[in-house]
Amino acid sequence: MASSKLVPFRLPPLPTIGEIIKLYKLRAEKQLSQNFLLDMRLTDKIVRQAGNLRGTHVCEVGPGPGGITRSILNAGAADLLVVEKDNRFIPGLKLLSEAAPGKVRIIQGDILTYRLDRGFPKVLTKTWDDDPPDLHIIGNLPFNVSTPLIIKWLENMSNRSGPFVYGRTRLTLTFQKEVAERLTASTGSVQRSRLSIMAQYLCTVKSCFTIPGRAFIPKPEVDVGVVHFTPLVQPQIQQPFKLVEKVVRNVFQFRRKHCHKGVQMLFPEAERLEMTEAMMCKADVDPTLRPIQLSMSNFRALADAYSHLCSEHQGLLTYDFREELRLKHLNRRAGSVRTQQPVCQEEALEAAPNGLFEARERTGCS
Ligand SMILES: C[S@@+](CC[C@H](N)C(=O)[O-])C[C@H]1O[C@@H](n2cnc3c(N)ncnc32)[C@H](O)[C@@H]1O
Repeated sequence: MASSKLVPFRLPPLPTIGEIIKLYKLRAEKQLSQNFLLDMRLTDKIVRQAGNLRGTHVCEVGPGPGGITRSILNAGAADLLVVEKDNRFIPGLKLLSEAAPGKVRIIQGDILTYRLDRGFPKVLTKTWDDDPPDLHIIGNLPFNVSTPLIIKWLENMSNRSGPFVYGRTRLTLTFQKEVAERLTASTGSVQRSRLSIMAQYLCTVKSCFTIPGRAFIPKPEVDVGVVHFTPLVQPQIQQPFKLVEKVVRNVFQFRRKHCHKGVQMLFPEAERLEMTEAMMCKADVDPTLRPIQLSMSNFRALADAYSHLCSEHQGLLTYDFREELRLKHLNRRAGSVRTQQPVCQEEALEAAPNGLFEARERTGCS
C-alpha cells in the first residue's frame, strides 16, 4: 500500500460539480448517454461500496465532470487513474488533479481499448489465491458501454489478463437496474439469464443499492443499480471461458422451454438428438428443467459434459448451428433460383431443425 495511506486527505474547497458543468459548458450529450451525478452523498455512497480506499490505487472509468472522482479522492485513494473518452471533461479533471497534487493521472481514451494491464505499478500484483490487490475499479458508465465492458472483463478475469494481471481486482460499477438484476439473479428467479451465470461462475456478485433515475442530470428513462464484483479464487466452472459462454448461450436460447431444447443446438443436426441425450445423461441434469431453474452446479456439469464430448468429436467445439442454418438457407435459395421458387427467411426458419422455430419466441436479451 502507498505510504500516504496513513495521512488523511480532504480536497480543498472547489467549485461544485454543477458549477464545473456551467463553467466548462459541459452539456450532457444525449447520443453518448451522458447522465451526471451531482449529489456528493450519492457519489460517496457509490465509492463506499468499493470498501476502504485509503492508500489504494483506483481506476475510475468515465469520470465526466468528476463527482465520483472527488469522492474517491476524499476516501483517501493514493493514486487515481481516470479514463475519460470525451475531451470536453479534461479541463475540469485537470482542476481536480491540481487540487490533489500527485494523485490523479488523466487518460483521454476509450476504456474498451485502453490497456489497463499497463496502467499500474507491477509491485501491486498479488497471486490469484492471495487477498485482492490494493487496486479498485469504479465507474458510472453509459449503459451501452458498461454491459460490453463487463463481458470483456469477465473474459479477462478468466484469463487473468487486463485489470486482472494484478490479481483479483475488485470492480464497483453501475448498470441499468434490469441488467444489475440479471447479474445478481439467483436460481429460479425470472431475471436469471446468461449474464447471471457468466458473472457468478467467476465472481462474488453483490447488488449494492439502486439509484433512482431522478438523481441524474439529465434524468435517464431507467433506474440504475450499483454492483460490486470480487473475482473468486476458484471459478465455479473449470472450463475455458469461450466453452462456458457457448453452453450458457445455447441453453438460454429458449428460456421458456425445457433446457434440452437449447442444449440440442450445440450439435449438428444429424447427431442432435443422440448427442443431446448423451450430454444430459453425462451431466445428470433433468432435461425438463427450464434454463432459469438450472443451478450453478447444473451448468458446471453441462459444461464438463460438453467439454468431454468435444474432446471425443473433432470440430464440435467450433460448430455453430447458425452457420448450418445459414448454409441451408443459401442452398435452398440457390435451389429456388434454379426452379424459380421464391424462398424467404421465414420458410428457412420453418424448415429448420426442431427448436429454431421457437427462437422467434424469445423475449428480451438473455
Ligand atoms: C453516465 S456519464 C457519468 C459521468 C460521471 N461518472 C458521473 O457519475 O456523473 C458516463 C461518462 O463516461 C464517459 N464515457 C463514455 N464512454 C466511455 C468510454 N468508452 N471510455 C471512457 N469513458 C467513457 C462519458 O463521456 C461520460 O463522462
